[in-house]
Amino acid sequence: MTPAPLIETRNLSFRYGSRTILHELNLSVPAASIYGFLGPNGAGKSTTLRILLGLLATPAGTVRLFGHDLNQHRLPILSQVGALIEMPSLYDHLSGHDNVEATRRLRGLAAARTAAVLEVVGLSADAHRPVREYSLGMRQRLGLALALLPDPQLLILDEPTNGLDPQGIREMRELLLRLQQEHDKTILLSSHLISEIERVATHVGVIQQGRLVFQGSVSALQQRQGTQVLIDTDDAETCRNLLPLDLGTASVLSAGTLALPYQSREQMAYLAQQLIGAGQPVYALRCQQASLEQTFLHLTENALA
Ligand SMILES: Nc1ncnc2c1ncn2[C@@H]1O[C@H](COP(=O)(O)OP(=O)(O)OP(=O)(O)O)[C@@H](O)[C@H]1O
Repeated sequence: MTPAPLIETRNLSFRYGSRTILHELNLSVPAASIYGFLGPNGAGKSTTLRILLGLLATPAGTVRLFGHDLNQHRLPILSQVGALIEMPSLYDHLSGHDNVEATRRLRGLAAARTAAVLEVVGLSADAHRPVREYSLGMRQRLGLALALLPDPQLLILDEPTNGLDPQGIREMRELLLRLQQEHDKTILLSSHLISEIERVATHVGVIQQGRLVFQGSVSALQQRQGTQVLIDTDDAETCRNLLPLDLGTASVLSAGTLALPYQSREQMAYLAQQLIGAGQPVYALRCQQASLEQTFLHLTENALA
């Protein structure tokens, strides 16, 4: 039997005033997964995460965490969830250690937790430096240490790599993998960049204008787009407008490269014929497996149409 998802929403909708922000979302986050919740800015990621954390008023639809209805079992559920949803609020003049210690005492947790969470997030060596000397990546990891204090089963992180440099992104990625693999955490994290999560996520949900346009494993996302035909030409935008629609939806990859879903050899011959017939040069016509990035862009562009 497949274990119940750790997070499950059914027909989750949400409005701000008369504006519908979320449209009947059916999210399913498997236990022990790293679920990348992806979508362009304004798609509704933060709103969804806030609902899952009980921070926004009861929406339409149901939200179940650990198999229980969030509205009916709010406190026991939320005691099992650690979150990082904005820049963590830290005392800059205190050390990393003292920041964690202050929160630990406030929550009445065991003294050993402070050193334990600093170790997990890789800040033991810098624990006694004042936080004002920390890089953005270190601050994010300290925020994560605070979220880990009660040893929650589930972590909900809103754009944890936003604004980080490549090293900060790599450190956060390694930390998330460790948390999942060595500490058995389930992690739901949002991002607007697939490149930031493709190497950590086991599962992906793609949201566009409040609608879930894809949900499944990373490999299912990879396979979704399948093979593409790439055309090298002078002006990809002009070529796109010239192509008949029955050849499939073309996307402009760069000023001189156009991509279309591969259909058949005949499609490729027809493509070349159409473009050359319209006076456009065709420097190369090749097939390749679509990248995750292209699949993601294609999904969100199509949903906009
Ligand atoms: N307090 C609010 N009142 C009215 N509309 C809001 C409010 N907060 C967010 N919105 C709108 O809801 C939509 C979804 O916002 P949300 O922050 O959930 O998106 P997001 O996917 O997290 O994007 P971003 O990465 O830009 O934060 C946006 O159109 C936003 O303008």
